[in-house]
Amino acid sequence: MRRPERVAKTTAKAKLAGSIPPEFETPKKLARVIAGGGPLTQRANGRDKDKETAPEQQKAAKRVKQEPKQCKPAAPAANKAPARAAAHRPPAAAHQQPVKVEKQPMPVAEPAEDAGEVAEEDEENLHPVPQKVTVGGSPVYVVDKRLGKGGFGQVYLGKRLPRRNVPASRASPVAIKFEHKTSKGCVAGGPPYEWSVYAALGDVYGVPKLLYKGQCGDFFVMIMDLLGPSLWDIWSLKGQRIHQKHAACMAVEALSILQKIHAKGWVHGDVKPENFLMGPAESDRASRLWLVDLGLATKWRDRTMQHVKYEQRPDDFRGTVRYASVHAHLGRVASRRDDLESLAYTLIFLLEGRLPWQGYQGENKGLYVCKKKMGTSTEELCRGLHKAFKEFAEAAMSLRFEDEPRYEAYQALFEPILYGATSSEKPISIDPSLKVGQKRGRAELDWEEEGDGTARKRLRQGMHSQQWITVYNKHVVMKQRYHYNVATARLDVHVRKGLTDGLQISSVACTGDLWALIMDAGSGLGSQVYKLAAGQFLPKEWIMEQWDRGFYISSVAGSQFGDSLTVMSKGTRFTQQSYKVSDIFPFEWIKKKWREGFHISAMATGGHPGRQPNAYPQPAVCPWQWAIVMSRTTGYADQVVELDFAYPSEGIHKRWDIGYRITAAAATPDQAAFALSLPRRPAAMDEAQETLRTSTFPSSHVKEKWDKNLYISAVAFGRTVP
Ligand SMILES: Nc1ncnc2c1ncn2[C@@H]1O[C@H](COP(=O)(O)OP(=O)(O)OP(=O)(O)O)[C@@H](O)[C@H]1O
Repeated sequence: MRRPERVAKTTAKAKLAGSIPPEFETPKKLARVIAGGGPLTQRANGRDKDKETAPEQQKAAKRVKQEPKQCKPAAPAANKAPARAAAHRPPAAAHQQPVKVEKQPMPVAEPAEDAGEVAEEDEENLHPVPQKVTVGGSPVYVVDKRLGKGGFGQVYLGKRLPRRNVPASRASPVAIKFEHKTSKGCVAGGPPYEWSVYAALGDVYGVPKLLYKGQCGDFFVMIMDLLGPSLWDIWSLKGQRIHQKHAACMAVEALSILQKIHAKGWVHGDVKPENFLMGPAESDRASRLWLVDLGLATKWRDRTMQHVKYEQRPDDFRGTVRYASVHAHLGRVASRRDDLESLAYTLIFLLEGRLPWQGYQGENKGLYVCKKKMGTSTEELCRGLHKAFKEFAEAAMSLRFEDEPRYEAYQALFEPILYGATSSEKPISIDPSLKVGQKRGRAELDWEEEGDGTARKRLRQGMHSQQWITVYNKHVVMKQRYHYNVATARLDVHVRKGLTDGLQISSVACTGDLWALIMDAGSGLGSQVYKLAAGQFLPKEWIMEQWDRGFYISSVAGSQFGDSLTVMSKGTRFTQQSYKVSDIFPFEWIKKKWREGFHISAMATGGHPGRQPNAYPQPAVCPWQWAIVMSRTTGYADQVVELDFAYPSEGIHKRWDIGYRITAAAATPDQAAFALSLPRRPAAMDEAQETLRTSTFPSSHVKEKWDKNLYISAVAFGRTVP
């Protein structure tokens, strides 16, 4: 089946970066990361399958939050919130280290997976809070019992110091949040980042009022409205499940609060049951809902009222793994859609008692959770629940980066649940301006239409779809030839014939253990060598030998059994090369090489010999490997990576619009990765680029593309949307 995709615009201008010195240095460490340059050879044995020839003269990036342990219901002791994150571990592995300096002062993303109660107690003993506090002209407050603790701060009940003539009972108690000056929430020893967000959002409906702030000894102190139990506490006390009417109330009110926060230009960034608090018990605000913890909030709109720019840093995760949106897992800049996806997970968690991705542990927890989120259909996620929850989840997950959520329409989905509900069935008071539950509203969402008239739902169908992804670039008329479903034994026959005909290998790919080979006369490459290495991904010694002889890796592919096909060429523009093989997409290493002036010049995926690459759900040990080849002097001024669990990705279209073009692609059954590059000289890049995804190799489509002077520039087989 053919799925035409969008053609990239042709007007983009490249922004030029400083030139990279064409030095050739000998690498110091050779742990699968090597440099170098040698002759042709290679064997293979051999039978053809398919082959076509174009007519010769044819027209041409924290914070990671701890999740409360679900097995233990909250202690019945009054005001003791459930244990939350305490210990923040330093980055465990090099690939997880935070890299770039933030544009605005914000806490740094950091992994903190298995925080424990011991660390929580340590923190309390390590930095005991003062017994009395006065900051910013506030009255003196006596610090009473602890109400809660997060990864950054500790919150205590504050009672006003009794004064002569004023009975203590008349002074309202407050909540006092202490953040030690060494806390990760404090920017360079200065006040917590959260303060600046409170300053911007202080008056917003559903956000607690900040009464006073200031420094007291080594602590930054915020004195704010005292609130009551969190939705997590309520869920725990109600037997770890809540009623649908209750959840519908929460949904409507939470949407109202998020709408108001978003209207101020902010995204909350950490929507979860622990951050929704009710008013204090037995007060007139007891049934109101509030959203606390603004420490991860970011702006979705800049000062000029423009939406912030789309960006993806695959290793920059902020939030709480259990409730984070898939976009947050993938390191995409936060936008309004992320809060809504997290709200959908929050509601489903409160109703069902758990989410399907709970229980993963270990270094790649985030990756597995994200894969599971992508692989779980909304049908499965909301089975047995009122359809409003599924429809809301679908709507949230279908939002694009800049889309304005349709809050009122989502609220209306919950109307049928609340219609006629008694006040005891609606334990959360709803924004009076909403009139929810008083009259029946629209229960169906009107979906916007795509250009082809289909509803713009981006459903997670929970099924695997693997397809051929082919990328086409405009090129002057040239001869191009492709072979696919080529058995290892037949590869050499094709390569030799192509070389005899004056063609060079320009791309390679693999599906299962059958190879695809693209050869053409337009690559500008000199002599070539290739190696088919059985059970080796990649053949390190051979690559080093060829580097010594002046060859550079020009294309690479891997089979599901860990065999690899590496093509090395002379006549490339490269002056230095490195490669890395890794179980997870090695974004940290890529960023390091970018800083050294390298760019991705080839990518491949391959199975681990002996593992079952197509097993699903996938085992704890990753069955797939990535091979990333990076080179110096590629002619690119800039490069970005788009990594997704579903292709086509919105990010690719956004990058096309500003002049980037896909220059390398690779995919596993779960993820597709694309390197998009901005040419140093705009004219050097073919102007037009198109992509196709097809369930079989697109042999007939290729000929149509050739008729339009579009030639295959990259090919991969793997994850796409169905
Ligand atoms: N205004 C308040 N009134 C009563 N309790 C509060 C208030 N604010 C916070 N709490 C309690 O303290 C806990 C920690 O607060 P908060 O989430 O602001 O801290 P944090 O260190 O930023 O946490 P996190 O690690 O989630 O970012 C909350 O979950 C809640 O139980």
